[in-house]
Amino acid sequence: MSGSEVGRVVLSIGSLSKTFPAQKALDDVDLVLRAGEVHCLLGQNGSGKSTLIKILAGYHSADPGATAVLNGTPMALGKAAARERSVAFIHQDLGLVAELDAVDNLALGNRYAGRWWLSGRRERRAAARLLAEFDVDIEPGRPLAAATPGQRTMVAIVRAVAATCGAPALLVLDEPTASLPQHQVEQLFGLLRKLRDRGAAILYVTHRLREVFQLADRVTVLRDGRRITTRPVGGVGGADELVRLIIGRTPAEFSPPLPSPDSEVLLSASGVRGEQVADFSTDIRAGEIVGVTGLIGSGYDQALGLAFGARRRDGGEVRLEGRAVPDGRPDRAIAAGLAYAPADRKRLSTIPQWTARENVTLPRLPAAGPARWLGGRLERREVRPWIERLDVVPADPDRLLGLLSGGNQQKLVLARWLRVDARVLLLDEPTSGVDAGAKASIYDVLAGIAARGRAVVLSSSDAEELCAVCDRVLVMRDGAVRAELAKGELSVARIVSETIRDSPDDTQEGWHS
Ligand SMILES: Nc1ncnc2c1ncn2[C@@H]1O[C@H](COP(=O)(O)OP(=O)(O)OP(=O)(O)O)[C@@H](O)[C@H]1O
Repeated sequence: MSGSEVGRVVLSIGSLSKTFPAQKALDDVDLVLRAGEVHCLLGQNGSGKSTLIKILAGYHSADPGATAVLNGTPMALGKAAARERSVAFIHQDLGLVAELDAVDNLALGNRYAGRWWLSGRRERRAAARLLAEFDVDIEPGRPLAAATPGQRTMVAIVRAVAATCGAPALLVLDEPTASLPQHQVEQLFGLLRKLRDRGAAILYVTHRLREVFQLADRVTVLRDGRRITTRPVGGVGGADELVRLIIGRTPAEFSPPLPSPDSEVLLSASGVRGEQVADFSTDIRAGEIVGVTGLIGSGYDQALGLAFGARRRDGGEVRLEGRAVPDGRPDRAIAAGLAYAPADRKRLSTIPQWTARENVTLPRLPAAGPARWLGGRLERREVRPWIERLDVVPADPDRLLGLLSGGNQQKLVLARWLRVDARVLLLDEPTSGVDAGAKASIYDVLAGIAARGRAVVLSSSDAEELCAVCDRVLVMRDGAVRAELAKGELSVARIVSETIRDSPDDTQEGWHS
């Protein structure tokens, strides 16, 4: 890109507001995106980021009065950008087909977009050229099911770029790294930098503040639907200042838990196997917070579900305080004092048509009797402190869960399991999609649980999180625990290197559903 183009205004939005029936999600927001910049859009859960993107994508309409100019031409917000061939969106659901290879996935949606997609052979050549051009190291003819999550994200980006005939003016990404391990994040950043250097404006939504300093040129912070600031990353003092800008106050200090004493074993897993797990064996002691990590395909994201009995075990034994936890009987596991929150909380365990309070208090429903409305006042009293503690927006226990932002739904379903007083709490990716302020509160709650002599085991792909919160971390490779890092040995670099060590081939990782 020629120097003169850098900084050219690609998209300028003015006076953007969005009012939902009971909620103003965006309030008079201005935003200017320039050629050759990665622009991070930051804000707490519910601050309006997705709404802004959905308006750009044409999914929602804006309130009257908003203006938008794309590449010098005025456009109607809410419809036109979606059809603009120069704008590309990467949503969290990448919209790829696992059974098809990279070439066919690239062709999906592009087949009729440009003449060069018309013949099969030329399609293949064009696809291979595109993948090579963006350094996406993937075998074009293999089903994407065999690719890593990072490779799949990159295929989705290349596909979106192809739809703009290879030169997007604007690329919009909604939390693309939410489920990527660290080294694949680096590869993705390489691709994004390449697009930026070619002159694309990149609007990037993330809750991972480290990424802001690694990747962004400028940041815009939304709070309660209003734009709080837009500034160059160099003008932000550091992560602490960014958190202050995002949550509007200094976050409560999170003090890491004390190293666990040599206490009694609460949970003991030996030889647990099933799905991609060949041998999950560990002892978890009272007062501990233990992390489990690895690459997708290593089994780290299935181990806790198997231990709990939510996934079918092929063998092995789990004991809670000496008593066997039977396979496939979540009811017995819960009764014994084990609780488990799966990663895909929204899909697996929420009822969107029920209120926030009903979703949080769900595990106690049978005791409350069949008429769930009877418990309303009690439920509100119980749920309110959690709403405050985890900064759920809007702070209304009677709001239907399905109308809350994704992150706020996550917080509430997590609250459900934090509030049941389990002896051992098993959590898959507890803070995925959760904003920085609430993350600190969740860590605090976990530390409190451990301090009461309970234990927490969490699986996470976020090495920073593991360092911040865990007493020790188990690293899984090829279906078994291959390394155990004690508190003093925990660092992002160490976790990443243990995670990828001896990994036979990146492409062996399975499809992440
Ligand atoms: N369809 C809807 N109806 C009513 N309210 C909505 C709707 N969609 C979003 N909201 C509300 O608008 C506000 C902004 O939500 P939005 O999804 O934009 O937040 P976000 O910043 O993307 O949050 P997250 O980080 O959790 O994804 C929230 O308070 C949410 O409850």
